[in-house]
Amino acid sequence: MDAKGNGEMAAAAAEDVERAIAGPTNPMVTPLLTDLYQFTMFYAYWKAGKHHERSVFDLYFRKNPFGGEYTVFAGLEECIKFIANFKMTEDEISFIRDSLPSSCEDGFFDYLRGIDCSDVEVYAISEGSVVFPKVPLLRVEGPIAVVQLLETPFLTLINYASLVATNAARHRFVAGKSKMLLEFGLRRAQGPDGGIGASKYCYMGGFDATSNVAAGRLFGIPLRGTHSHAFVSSYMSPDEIVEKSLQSSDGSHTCEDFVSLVQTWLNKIQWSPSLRGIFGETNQSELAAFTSYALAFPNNFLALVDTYDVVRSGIPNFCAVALALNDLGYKAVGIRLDSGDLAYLSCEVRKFFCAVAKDFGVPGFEKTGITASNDLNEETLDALNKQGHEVDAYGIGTNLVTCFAQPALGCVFKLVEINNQPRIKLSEDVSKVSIPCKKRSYRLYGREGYPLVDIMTGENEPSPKVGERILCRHPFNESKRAYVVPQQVEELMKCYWPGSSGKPRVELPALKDIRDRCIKQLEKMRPDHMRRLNPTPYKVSVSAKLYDFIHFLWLNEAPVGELQ
Ligand SMILES: Nc1ncnc2c1ncn2[C@@H]1O[C@H](COP(=O)(O)OP(=O)(O)OP(=O)(O)O)[C@@H](O)[C@H]1O
Ligand SMILES: O=P(O)(O)OC[C@H]1O[C@H](OP(=O)(O)OP(=O)(O)O)[C@H](O)[C@@H]1O
Ligand SMILES: O=C(O)c1cccnc1
Ligand SMILES: [Mg+2]
Repeated sequence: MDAKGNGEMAAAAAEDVERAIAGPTNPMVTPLLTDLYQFTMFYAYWKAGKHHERSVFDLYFRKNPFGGEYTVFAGLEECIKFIANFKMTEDEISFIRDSLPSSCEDGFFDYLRGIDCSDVEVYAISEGSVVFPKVPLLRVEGPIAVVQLLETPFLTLINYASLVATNAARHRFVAGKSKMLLEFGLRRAQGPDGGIGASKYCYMGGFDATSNVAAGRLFGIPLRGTHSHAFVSSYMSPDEIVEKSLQSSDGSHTCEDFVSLVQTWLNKIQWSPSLRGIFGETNQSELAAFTSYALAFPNNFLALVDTYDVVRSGIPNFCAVALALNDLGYKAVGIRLDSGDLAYLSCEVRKFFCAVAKDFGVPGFEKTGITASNDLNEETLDALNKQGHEVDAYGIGTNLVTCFAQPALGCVFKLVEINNQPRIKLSEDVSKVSIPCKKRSYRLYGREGYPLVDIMTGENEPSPKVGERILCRHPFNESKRAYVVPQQVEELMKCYWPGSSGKPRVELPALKDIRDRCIKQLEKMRPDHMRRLNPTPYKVSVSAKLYDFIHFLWLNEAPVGELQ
């Protein structure tokens, strides 16, 4: 019989669960992925016997990116995976020993050997939530020295993730719900981690699929792709195609010469009533490439049509192949445009498809898919919408994944309490003054179901109640305040890592569920917060009690100047 008591068994079970959390996606995310000063401060804390002091840090940003008024919170799962597996190896410890001054005592390095995050608590807003400036995304509590080591990796895991997820959400907002959004950025991303991160967080922010195969495998993101110009220009003529037979979709018969069938259709299109005179000789190497691709993927035929001339070559060639496939019971997926005026060309292409559908009696052909790519961003999507277009799907790379419009989100990690004493960081710039105390935050919803305001309170204040009026104050501007009678109250931070507190831990959701939450939350926002031009700022506030305390502490900490 096992001699362990119930408590011990529960503790062991809890430990097993914690151990079961896999490490971060990127193996470079180790305890050394931090700034040197976190280790020098650690040593100084240790030397002073202060390293155990219980601290509370808030992770938050000060301004929404891309000139917008909302941000999508992303990167939490990777943070939890990091701390769940936080342990320094002998190699890492000896590297730190070599990197610190030789005067550092041996006992410190022995101490490092024992550290982990079992005494750290992390409270966080759910990943994929819409979030706003100043409201803590994470509250991290624990021994000050260890928690400080987490500052840099947490920021590096959250800043880009949230930035690119927000960028994706903004592209989705402009493109509209019905369009297919494909992330094509791997080749242009800031290195492999940037590429993998972009694929994960663009999906979270509302993209439908990625071209990044590794991301598909790691995260189960749907994979999509077309083909490149190189594939088209690699062919010289249809004579190159040796294996010309194609079995019909239902397996009932085989077309022995698919290449000739395509040629026959090209002639028919050329002389059809609606298309006569639109094009003459099309490019034969392009026709060969399309035919060959269709033979390889009769069920997934999608052709890049802009290598030579979209209207005079790419589209007629595509239609010839698509109609030949149609004879055999296959339905072509569509085309991709990668240059030129995408609004104009997409409309011309649609007209061509409609003419084919009508002239040859192929119902549904007019709906053949049109994908557009080439340096797209929010502005070009917006311009296309204004001009009118026929694009069904967008492939977006460079501007999306590099976050070209704004390269960084300024999340920070600030001490708000130590040994139960609230701390404040002052600044000449009011927006940089930190909000002290261990806090709780709530989202208050109004009568129409929209979120009205986020409010931070002291940790022990009673929570706002549905139907009860509460005063919401701007944290720093005395004249800005409002009463709110919430119709719904949502507490924002949940316990994602209980440390030794014994609190229940919220499970990490699947990426698809985080994405669903994100899409749902974005849809729930009042439209004026979401618009691209001069959006209305969402209100972020503090309770009256917290307001008074912030200003009391501010006066206490700020030295009084002396005029001479
Ligand atoms: N209708 C449109 N309105 C606004 N912007 C557009 C429209 N169509 C395309 N664009 C954008 O205009 C830019 C055109 O790119 P660029 O001037 O390099 O020409 P291109 O079409 O790529 O030519 P090529 O590839 O043949 O050199 C791209 O950023 C594209 O997204
Ligand atoms: O334009 P982005 O938004 O970055 O999207 C990805 C681009 O990458 C591919 O070609 P690539 O740019 O490598 O070559 P190309 O410009 O000559 O087509 C593709 O054809 C897209 O144009
Ligand atoms: O599949 C595509 O069409 C693709 C993939 C990556 C970059 N550009 C295009
Ligand atoms: Mg390009």
